[in-house]
Amino acid sequence: MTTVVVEGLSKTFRGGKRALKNVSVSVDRGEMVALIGASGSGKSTLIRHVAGLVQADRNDGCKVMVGDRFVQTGGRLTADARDIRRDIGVIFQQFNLVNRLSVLTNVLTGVLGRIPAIRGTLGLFSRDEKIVAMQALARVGIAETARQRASTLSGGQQQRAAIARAMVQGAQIVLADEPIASLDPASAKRVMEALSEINRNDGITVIVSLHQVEYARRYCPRTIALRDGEVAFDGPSEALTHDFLRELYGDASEELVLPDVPERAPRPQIALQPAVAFAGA
Ligand SMILES: Nc1ncnc2c1ncn2[C@@H]1O[C@H](COP(=O)(O)OP(=O)(O)OP(=O)(O)O)[C@@H](O)[C@H]1O
Repeated sequence: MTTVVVEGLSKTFRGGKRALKNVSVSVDRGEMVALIGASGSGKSTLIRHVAGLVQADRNDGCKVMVGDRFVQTGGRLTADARDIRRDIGVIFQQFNLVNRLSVLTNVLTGVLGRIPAIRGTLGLFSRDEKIVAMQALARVGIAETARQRASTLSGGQQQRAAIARAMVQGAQIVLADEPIASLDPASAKRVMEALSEINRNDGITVIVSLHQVEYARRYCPRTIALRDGEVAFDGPSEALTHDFLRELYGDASEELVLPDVPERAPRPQIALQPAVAFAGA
């Protein structure tokens, strides 16, 4: 079953920058998909459209669906968008948590969309909700930090707390926008493992934008690559080759390419072309 459908999505920012050009992709429920591309290729913009945080260019053919509901159509957010956002956990590169609150309270904010506003405002979380939040923290390996202020966590721990919050939220889909961009390799690995774990064990669909191609290959069976606002590749991550990545990243490619990426692999099954086939469309 398809979880995310994007069709004919174009985005032109004020000032005339065309960040996305007629992008169409779809992601099936339970997939873990990497979104890669050079800086400025449109990864964040695409994620923000799926999350309903940005409106596309006005165009009747444009639609963004999550589950079986429209987040936006024709460049306008739908009345459902707000409701749909409850099913989406969004994790950014940083600033995911409220620094002055405890880690546990941050994780508990995941339930805010589902409890009476007054309880949320007063921070009156039930014992069961706290247990669920503690279990989520344990699953991402940072239960011992529950009482600490969020500001005292390392970057990687903060990202894992944000993943725990998405779990408590009951998110069906997690959109992670460069969650490991500023982390050391050990922390990055733990964050990717936490995302992978909720994907495998809870069936949560994960779309994660990454600068580090090696993590896409290691954790995500499928990769979508953007180049200058267009889909340049959509296929198995193992089909990514040095040649393609060099072309995709230009001058920055040497830092990004994994040593174990084949110099010249068999041609990807779906790939390296402006018009791309979409799995599950
Ligand atoms: N609010 C905005 N106003 C104007 N231009 C924007 C805005 N947001 C993004 N852009 C431009 O749109 C293009 C795509 O940006 P986006 O952030 O989606 O790229 P990205 O692939 O996520 O890049 P990075 O990897 O550096 O985060 C860039 O040229 C960027 O400068």
